[in-house]
Amino acid sequence: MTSLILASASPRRAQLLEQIGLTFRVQPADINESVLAGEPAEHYVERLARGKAQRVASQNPNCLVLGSDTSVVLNGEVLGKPGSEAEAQAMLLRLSGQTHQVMTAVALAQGEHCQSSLVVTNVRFRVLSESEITTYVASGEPMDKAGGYGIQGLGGIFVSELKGSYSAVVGLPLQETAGLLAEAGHPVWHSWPCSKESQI
Ligand SMILES: Cc1cn([C@H]2C[C@H](O)[C@@H](COP(=O)(O)OP(=O)(O)OP(=O)(O)O)O2)c(=O)[nH]c1=O
Repeated sequence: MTSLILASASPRRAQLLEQIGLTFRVQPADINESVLAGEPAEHYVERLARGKAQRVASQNPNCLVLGSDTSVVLNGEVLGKPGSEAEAQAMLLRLSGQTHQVMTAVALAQGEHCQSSLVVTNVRFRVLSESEITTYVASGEPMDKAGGYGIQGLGGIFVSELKGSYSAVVGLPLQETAGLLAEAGHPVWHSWPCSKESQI
């Protein structure tokens, strides 16, 4: 089977791929992540996922390459990873008591070909106090995460409702990823052992 590369520096994405039994190597993609003037969030997220996959595919023409992007979107505005603790504090204050969208796109590239899928999940935060936001920011958890929180970590206690894909919020929508891989002739169950029972 064609070898698989994950074009990402995100440890969460690697963990999610490992969770479904895939064998792959990691080669992060270095691309410009600026939002274009007037660009809709959906377009931005899918463009970045495709850009990451295509950059690494161009360097590895015989491999399948997965790229992904996750952004938090509040009232149409893209909130990326906070650049400072003050920015993280301000982002979390804006998310407090509100519903936002987590948009994650996954792209699979090989040679010149690229297929992608966008997943939008609605996440509601309960009202957060300024002091708990300060304590949370001091934990360091928000700094490498879109919107300044991690649902899989301490940030999970802020979430009062979720409609959509949990794995997409963490960084990689597993159902859509498996679907793209199957279409490309790389079904995930090929790498599964006969019995996974003993490992769960
Ligand atoms: C909302 C949310 C995001 N995140 C993470 C997933 C992504 O790693 C990160 C969003 O930034 P991305 O730019 O999508 O990814 P990245 O810079 O970490 O890695 P790469 O571009 O090399 O693939 O935020 C969580 O871990 N938990 C969450 O609840």
